[in-house]
Amino acid sequence: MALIAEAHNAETGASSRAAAGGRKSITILGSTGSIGCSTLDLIARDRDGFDLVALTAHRNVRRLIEQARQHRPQLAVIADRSLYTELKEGLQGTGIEVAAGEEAVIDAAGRSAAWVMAGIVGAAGLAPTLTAVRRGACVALANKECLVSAGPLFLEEVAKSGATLLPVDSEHNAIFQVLDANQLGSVEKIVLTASGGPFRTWSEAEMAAATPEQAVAHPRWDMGAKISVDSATLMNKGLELIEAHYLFPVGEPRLDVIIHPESIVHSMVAYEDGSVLAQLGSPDMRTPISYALAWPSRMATPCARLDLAQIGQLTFEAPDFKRFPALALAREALCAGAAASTVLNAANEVAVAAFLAGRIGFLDIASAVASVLALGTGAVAVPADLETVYEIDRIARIQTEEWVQNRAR
Ligand SMILES: NC(=O)C1=CN([C@@H]2O[C@H](COP(=O)(O)OP(=O)(O)OC[C@H]3O[C@@H](n4cnc5c(N)ncnc54)[C@H](OP(=O)(O)O)[C@@H]3O)[C@@H](O)[C@H]2O)C=CC1
Ligand SMILES: CC(=O)[C@@H](O)[C@H](O)COP(=O)(O)O
Ligand SMILES: [Mn+2]
Repeated sequence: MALIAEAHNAETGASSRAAAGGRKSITILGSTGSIGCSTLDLIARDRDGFDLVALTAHRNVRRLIEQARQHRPQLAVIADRSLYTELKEGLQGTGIEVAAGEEAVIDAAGRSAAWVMAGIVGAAGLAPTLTAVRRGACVALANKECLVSAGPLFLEEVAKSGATLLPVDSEHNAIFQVLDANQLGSVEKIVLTASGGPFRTWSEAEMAAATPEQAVAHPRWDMGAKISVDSATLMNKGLELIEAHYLFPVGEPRLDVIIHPESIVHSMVAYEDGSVLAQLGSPDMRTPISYALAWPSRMATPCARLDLAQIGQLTFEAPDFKRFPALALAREALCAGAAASTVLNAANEVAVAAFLAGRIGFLDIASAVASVLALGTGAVAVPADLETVYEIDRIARIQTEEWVQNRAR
C-alpha cells in the first residue's frame, strides 16, 4: 500500500492531536450527502476535537444552510451558482463566508484543512479531491469514482504531494484494517463482499420491470441514489474491484468478489499460509469514517454493536454474472486499461441518471455501458494526462446519451 503514507503528518493524526491537545481541521466535500451527514454526525459528538473549515454541496441549499448554522464552518459552498443568493441570505449574520460555483468547490478543497472527506458522488468529485491531494492533505476517500476514472494519474498526484489517502468505502476500509502493507507478497486473494443488492433473488424478467424506487431501496445500507442503483446492478462491486486494484496492488487475478447478503463481513484478505483476516461490523458507515477520522488511533462511535449470537448465521454465495453483467464489464474494463475504466464510469453515471429519470429500464444500464465500452473510446490504454481523462469521459457521456435516446425511441 505504497500510497498510504508511511510517515504520518503530525497535524493530521488523532493521536498526535490528542498529545498536543489540538483540534483537527476538517473540510467535507459533499456534506449534504449520506457520507457527508455521517461525517458531521461523528464530529458533532466531539465538538472540542475538530474545527470545520468548509462544507460543500451541489443543489441542496436548505440542508447546507442548516448544517452551516449548526456546525459553524468558516466557509459554505454551493456548486450550483443559481443558489448563491439563497445561501448568502440563509447565512446572513452568522459570519460564515459563502461562495458558489464549481470553481468555488475546488477552492474550498484548497483551503488548509488537514483532513478532507471526499464525499462528492461521481466524477464531479475528481477535481476537488485532486486539489486536496495536491496540497498534501489527509484525504478520506469515499468517492470511488476518482480512482475508477483516473486511477494512475490520481495515484501519481498522491505520490508527488505526499498526501495521505485513507480508504473509506466500507470494503476498502476493511481491507486497510487487515492488510499488512509489508505482507503484500503473501496475499493469495483479496475478497470483496457484496450484499447482492435489492434484486439478488429477482429473475431477469422481474428486474426488467424494476422501478427506481425499488432499485434505491438497498436492503442493508442507507446511501445516495447513484450508489444504491450501482449496488442493485452490482456495478458498485465492479467499481470497487477497480478501486481495490489501485489501493492494494496485489494484481487483478488476486481480486475476488463474494455475495454476502448480511453485510456483516466487510471484506477479507486470504494469505498464503491459509489464514483469512476479515473486518466485521454492523452496516453503518460511521465505523469506516471514524477509522479515517481518528487514524492511526480509533475513536468511539454510537454504531450498533455486533451481536453474532443474535444474527445466528452469516451466508455467502458466488455472484451470478448472467443476471448481473455489470460486474464482468467492470473486470473487463480493468483488464483493458485505465481509459476503459474512465469510459465505464462515465457511461454508468449517464445510464444510472437516465434510469433514475425514468428514461430507460433497469437492465438497460448494463447494456448501455457494454455498448459504449464496445465503441472503443478508451482505445488509448492509459491516458497520459488528466486532460485526456476528461476528454474520454466527455465523449463517453455523449455516446451514452445517444444510446439512451435511441433506446427511448
Ligand atoms: N453512502 C454510502 O454509504 C457510501 C458512499 N460511497 C461513495 O461516496 C460518495 C458519496 O456517496 P453518497 O454520500 O451516498 O452520495 P449522496 O448522493 O448522498 O451525496 C452526494 C454529495 O455530493 C454532492 N454533489 C453531487 N453532485 C455534485 C457536483 N456536481 N458538484 C459538487 N457536489 C456534488 C451532493 O450535493 P447535494 O446534496 O446538494 O446534491 C452531496 O453532498 C460516492 O462516490 C459513493 O460511491 C462509498 C461507500 C459508501
Ligand atoms: C457501504 C458501502 O461501502 C457500499 O459500497 C456498499 O458496499 C454497497 O453495498 P453492496 O455490497 O450492495 O454494493
Ligand atoms: Mn462499498
